[in-house]
Amino acid sequence: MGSLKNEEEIELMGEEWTKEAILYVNGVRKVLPDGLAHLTLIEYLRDIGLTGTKLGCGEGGCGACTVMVSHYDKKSKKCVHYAVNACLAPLYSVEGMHVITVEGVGNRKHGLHPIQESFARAHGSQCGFCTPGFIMSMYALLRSSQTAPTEEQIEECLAGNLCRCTGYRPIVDAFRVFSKTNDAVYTNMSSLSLKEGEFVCPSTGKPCSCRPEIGSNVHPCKEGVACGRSYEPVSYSEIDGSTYTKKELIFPPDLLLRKLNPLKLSGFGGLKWYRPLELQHLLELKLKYPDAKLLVGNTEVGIEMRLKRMQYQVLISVTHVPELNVLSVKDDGLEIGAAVRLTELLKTFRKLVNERPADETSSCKTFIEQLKWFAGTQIKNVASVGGNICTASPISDLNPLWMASRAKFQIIDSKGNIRMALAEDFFLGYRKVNMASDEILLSIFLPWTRRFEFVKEFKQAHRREDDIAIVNAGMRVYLEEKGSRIDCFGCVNRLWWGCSSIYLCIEDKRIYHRQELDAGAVAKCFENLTSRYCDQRRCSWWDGGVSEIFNS
Ligand SMILES: NC(=O)c1ccc[n+]([C@@H]2O[C@H](COP(=O)([O-])OP(=O)(O)OC[C@H]3O[C@@H](n4cnc5c(N)ncnc54)[C@H](O)[C@@H]3O)[C@@H](O)[C@H]2O)c1
Ligand SMILES: O=c1[nH]c(=O)c2nc[nH]c2[nH]1
Repeated sequence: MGSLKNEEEIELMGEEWTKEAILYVNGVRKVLPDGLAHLTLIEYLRDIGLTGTKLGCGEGGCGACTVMVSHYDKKSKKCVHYAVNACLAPLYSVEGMHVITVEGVGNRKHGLHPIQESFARAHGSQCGFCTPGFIMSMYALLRSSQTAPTEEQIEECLAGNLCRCTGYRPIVDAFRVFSKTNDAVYTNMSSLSLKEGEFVCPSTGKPCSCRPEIGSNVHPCKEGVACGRSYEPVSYSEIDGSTYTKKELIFPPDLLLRKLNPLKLSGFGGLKWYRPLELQHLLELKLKYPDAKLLVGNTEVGIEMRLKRMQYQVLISVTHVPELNVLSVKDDGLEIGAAVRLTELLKTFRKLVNERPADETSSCKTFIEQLKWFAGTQIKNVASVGGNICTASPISDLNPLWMASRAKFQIIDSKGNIRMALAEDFFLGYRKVNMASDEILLSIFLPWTRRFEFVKEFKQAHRREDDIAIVNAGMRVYLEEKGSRIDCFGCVNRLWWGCSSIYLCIEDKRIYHRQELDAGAVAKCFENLTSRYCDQRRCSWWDGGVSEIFNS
């Protein structure tokens, strides 16, 4: 009976699945035993005594659990560093990577890291619960930047960190020390338009009217009076890193040389965890386990499992499958692998907007704008394009944009057959998509916009950043000689998806004659649409009917 293979052997065919998992934490090599697939990274870190990383909301919204993850990217041949929420990252998702926690950055015994020192001096910490998360977000930004970041980049990197006592001003002030400075303030006084009686205050570095008394070398600002300050301003120049005696942790050379292996691990309650490295093996697994849950960032599944108590028996992490990670610029558009992370997508869009003719990138611009409000940096660093599409959540910020942009989805079944679906035909209802259980989303094709075609986003939420939309929309205007066309897709809570039609399509509605067209006119048109949309929402949620708004 030697030729008969048991289930386990069949599963192992073709690929050398292994249970050998390792991880570096703050420069120390850790072997991860089998049986921990149910654990998140934060649970593991705190279990091994690294309690600096805090568990706040547990759903990627507050940033108290932020750590930095580094891995070697074979494509770019570089180490990449990024902030992640340890509360959502499954432990095995960081296999073969280096995790740096706040303990690995600096401490009072070995010296505070300049980021920590500046934070303390600027009074950025009160209860201290959120502090490690802020430090790690800033640390990840600095480690991943080739040049000093701009103030805008610093604020962007902190969008996923919440503080409930200090307020953000001292925190931003503390981190501004590390940003690009306007040298003119210090070197070229004449470039400052100083009013009479004003000069550059040595304490604040800004124009002010305070001056030391003649014969006194105590500057009034130092005493906290002249600039209306009630505390001694931070003397940034004192933060020169000289008290930091610890060596900055490098990327472990061991990981540079290490060959990645496909993983087959397990967890509590019989949970199976796979990390295939090839598409073929992913498809085989999907054939064997049609109900298996695919994972990329785990920012949705993690919440389902922990907060909604949903149980999955088989999890397949698809982060390392090359076909799902393509980002390929074609003549007619951009091909985006389903596992491409949103930060990566954002970078690509920014590059394309600079390089390609403006006519072609209206969709790219609108995605850039919407991604600003999508989530904090930690989430965008791990959340995938495909994960957002396949969740098919009615509040998705991006799905209305895929529809408005005429995107097409490439779907592959477990036998390798590929089909295309238009984004607008893919979403069937509340968290329902046009995909069979043996199918997965392979990639997304985003066509370039045509001349006289404009795509625009809309999102209304309780707060601007990092919040779920109450109303969202993706709109497209295409201006033609014979008559212009507006298509609008979106949702209003669940109601939108509960409607028989999930989109509004107003054909042949003339908005402007072509000869009247200019960018301002189109912008005005969008502005009208969105402001009327908001007004309607304020008067009555839905009763008026969105179609009425557009038909009026
Ligand atoms: N937690 C937050 O703060 C936050 C904020 C914004 C967005 N999000 C989430 O980001 C998610 C996207 O990122 P993610 O990568 O973390 O999702 P994920 O790993 O949690 O997967 C989400 C869903 O998509 C499915 N999926 C993923 N890739 C697939 C593929 N190629 N084919 C078929 N199904 C696939 C998964 O099985 C799962 O059902 C969105 O769903 C959204 O809800 C979370
Ligand atoms: O598209 C999305 N946008 C969001 O802000 C969000 N939050 C959770 N899940 C989300 N999905």
